[in-house]
Amino acid sequence: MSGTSLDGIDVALVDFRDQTISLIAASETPFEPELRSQLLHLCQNPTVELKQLGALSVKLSLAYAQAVNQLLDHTHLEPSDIQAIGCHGQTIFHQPEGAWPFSMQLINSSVLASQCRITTVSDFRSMDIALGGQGAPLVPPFHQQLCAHLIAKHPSLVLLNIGGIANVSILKPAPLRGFDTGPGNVLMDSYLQQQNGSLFDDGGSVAASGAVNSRLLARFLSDDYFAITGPKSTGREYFNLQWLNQILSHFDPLPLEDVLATLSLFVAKSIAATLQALPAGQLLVCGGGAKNTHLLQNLAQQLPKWHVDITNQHGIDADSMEAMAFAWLAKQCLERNTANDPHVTGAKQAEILGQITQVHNHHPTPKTGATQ
Ligand SMILES: Nc1ncnc2c1ncn2[C@@H]1O[C@H](COP(=O)(O)OP(=O)(O)OP(=O)(O)O)[C@@H](O)[C@H]1O
Ligand SMILES: CC(=O)N[C@H]1[C@@H]2OC[C@@H](O2)[C@@H](O)[C@@H]1O[C@H](C)C(=O)O
Repeated sequence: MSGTSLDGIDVALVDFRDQTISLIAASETPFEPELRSQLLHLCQNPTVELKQLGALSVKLSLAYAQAVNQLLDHTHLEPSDIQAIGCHGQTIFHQPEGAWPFSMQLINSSVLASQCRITTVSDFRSMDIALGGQGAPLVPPFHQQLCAHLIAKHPSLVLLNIGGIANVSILKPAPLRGFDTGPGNVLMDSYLQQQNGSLFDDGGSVAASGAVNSRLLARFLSDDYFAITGPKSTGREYFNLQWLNQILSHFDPLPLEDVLATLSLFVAKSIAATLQALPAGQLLVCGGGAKNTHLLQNLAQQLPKWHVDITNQHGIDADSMEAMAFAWLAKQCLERNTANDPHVTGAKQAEILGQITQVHNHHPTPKTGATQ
């Protein structure tokens, strides 16, 4: 998995035997700075040259392959021990609505499959979009299986991923729902990078040292995206530096700390607003934003009656959740099971998701699944 934050590649080695979902090993490999800046440039300039697009998909896929092969080395496993790689690819443009809906994840699955000698499943979003869905989020049915044992314990059970974009899976009350609540870290990361070159606000300490500007906060929250009820999804194409700077241009210059403090509360409020109609229950947080202490404090304050925990407190690695989900999605594809939930994405029907790329002499045995 490599997500909208563009921070790097998460690999999870997952065992699905005996009806369980067990994380055997995981790794996080930061992108080389040059690859990261090329990917970021592509996301920000979707009219890029075809030659660059093709070359970058190969370069990225070689980085994916290296990350997988390193994890196999560490775990002393052979390609033949692995049933499949499920690889999301890098979202470079997500446009699930309009005349020509599509979501493009950069990957050259042949490069990845041939470099690893492992069957690779990719392109998980296109079928859902072809059926009128958002193509995202895809993780809710996986969250439902992974957290089945927790569902009976609470009046509400919600999983929250705070990556570049934040998304929720409402596992209880039924039916299963899920959508992107709006920006997660993307605006805080981008603004900080623009202002002082840091990649992210470690622990949320910069935001914690600032003062919230309530007029700016109200302006952020007035964006039309927050009035839409699900199914809905969003991305960097919409919530980006341009969006933020356009709003800031209507304000007198503010200290960096105050902008960060206001963005942090904005993210917390935009998430909490989507849960207000539910009975108070358990909120489980995963994704890199789970390490932002200040953001989590804001969130807990917005949801005073809820138990807000990080998934690790319930035995689920917050950093590997999305990568595990793509192992599960690959398994669903290979077993010819449907994987999207029409209640979540808005697709006309549930379907089999993903494209399979096979290599000669690789006979998948139903042992383990690896993903990135
Ligand atoms: N120690 C930390 N303190 C604060 N924030 C952190 C910390 N570590 C990671 N983050 C945030 O988490 C982000 C990465 O999160 P994650 O890897 O879950 O995102 P992603 O998977 O790329 O995004 P998405 O889920 O939208 O696809 C970083 O860009 C940063 O903003
Ligand atoms: C288009 C796209 O890449 N969407 C991502 C993004 O990152 C978080 C959020 O926005 C989520 O909707 C989705 O990823 C997860 C893995 C999903 O599909 O469930």
